[in-house]
Amino acid sequence: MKIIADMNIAHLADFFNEQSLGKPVELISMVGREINADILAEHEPDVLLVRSVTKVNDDLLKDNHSVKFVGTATIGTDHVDIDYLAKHGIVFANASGCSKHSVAQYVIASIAELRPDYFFQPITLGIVGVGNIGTTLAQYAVSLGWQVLGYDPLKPPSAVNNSSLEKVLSESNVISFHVPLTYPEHSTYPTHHDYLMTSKRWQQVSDTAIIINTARGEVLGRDDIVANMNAVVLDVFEHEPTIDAELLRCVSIATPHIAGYTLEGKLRGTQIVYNALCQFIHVSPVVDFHDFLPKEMPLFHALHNPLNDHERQQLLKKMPSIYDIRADDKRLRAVANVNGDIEGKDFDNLRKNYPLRREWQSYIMR
Ligand SMILES: NC(=O)C1=CN([C@@H]2O[C@H](COP(=O)(O)OP(=O)(O)OC[C@H]3O[C@@H](n4cnc5c(N)ncnc54)[C@H](O)[C@@H]3O)[C@@H](O)[C@H]2O)C=CC1
Ligand SMILES: O=C(O)C(=O)[C@H](O)COP(=O)(O)O
Repeated sequence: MKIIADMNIAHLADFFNEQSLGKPVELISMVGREINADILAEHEPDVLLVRSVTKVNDDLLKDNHSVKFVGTATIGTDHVDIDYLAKHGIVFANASGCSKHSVAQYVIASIAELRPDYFFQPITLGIVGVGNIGTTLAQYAVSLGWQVLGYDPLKPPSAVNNSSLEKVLSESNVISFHVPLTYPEHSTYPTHHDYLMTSKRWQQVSDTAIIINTARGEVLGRDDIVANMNAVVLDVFEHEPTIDAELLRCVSIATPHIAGYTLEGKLRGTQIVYNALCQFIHVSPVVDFHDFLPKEMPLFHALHNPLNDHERQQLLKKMPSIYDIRADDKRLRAVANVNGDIEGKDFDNLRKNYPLRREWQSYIMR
């Protein structure tokens, strides 16, 4: 079996080898942005494994007849033309939910950095998109004693999917976006900023609200962010991987699309795609990502619900050693060029060499 894969997929060779797949494997790993139609023509792989930077569409696949399985070790699928794959009988898998804790924790860390006082107040957290990440974030928020206003028109009403968009925008102290990037061709509720968070909708947001976007850059318009007064946290950018100087200046915390980059988040991504490939080729999975985690750190200790005051203090105090989000922001700003812009190669380089952090459930009560 010949596999072409993005070299940034965690533990690639540990998951995709002869022993783990029960047949001879040729694994060709390369830079995700360099996987193109010529590469496919040269190698004729059976399997294509990508992350979010490889566009998997008609341009890539129209002259190819070898690829039978495409896996993306990411949650987001906006880089993949899923309809095209289905139409051409190519099996597809994404890594749904793999980094839901990592992203939710990034959001909590960013609030702790900007407004530590919010850890001791019954603030309102607005969540746009109450799927895997939104729901996980809502659980953390409830643990912190916060009120949650969630908006998700594609899900039935629930304790967290409990609000109109207008109410989320006008009544929240913090608004966090957790929607997929969609356009009218694919969704009745498209999320590109021309449709969901339009310039008009920004006017409903209080100037004091913090806006957080870890979803996709195009969900918030670059010009709206610059034109409004809000404190904004961005892990994703409209013109990613480049960021212009003016936008960077307007953003309170800026990070290079690493909200999901924990060891656990990345390994779970690989595991889910590996399991899907095993299912496709009818072999039982034999690799378990837990084998690659440092043994002394247990995962998923339950948060007390709600945290008591001492636990909140502890969490806040330990936050910089658990996840120092400001350090990520500084590393990004440090690579700005003479004009103050971040160039794509530097953005990508920070991601490639990101010092993987740990999910922090296990740290909290220590
Ligand atoms: N920055 C990062 O490192 C990461 C970013 N992501 C992004 O986060 C997104 C969300 O991830 P999950 O929560 O795991 O996905 P999910 O699919 O579990 O949840 C997304 C939710 O958004 C809702 N939704 C869709 N259109 C909407 C609209 N117009 N208004 C409100 N809600 C809407 C859906 O009904 C769904 O419940 C991914 O699609 C991906 O783009 C995911 C992982 C890491
Ligand atoms: O899972 C997603 O969706 C993401 O946004 C990924 O964490 C992005 O990581 P890369 O695929 O770009 O490495």
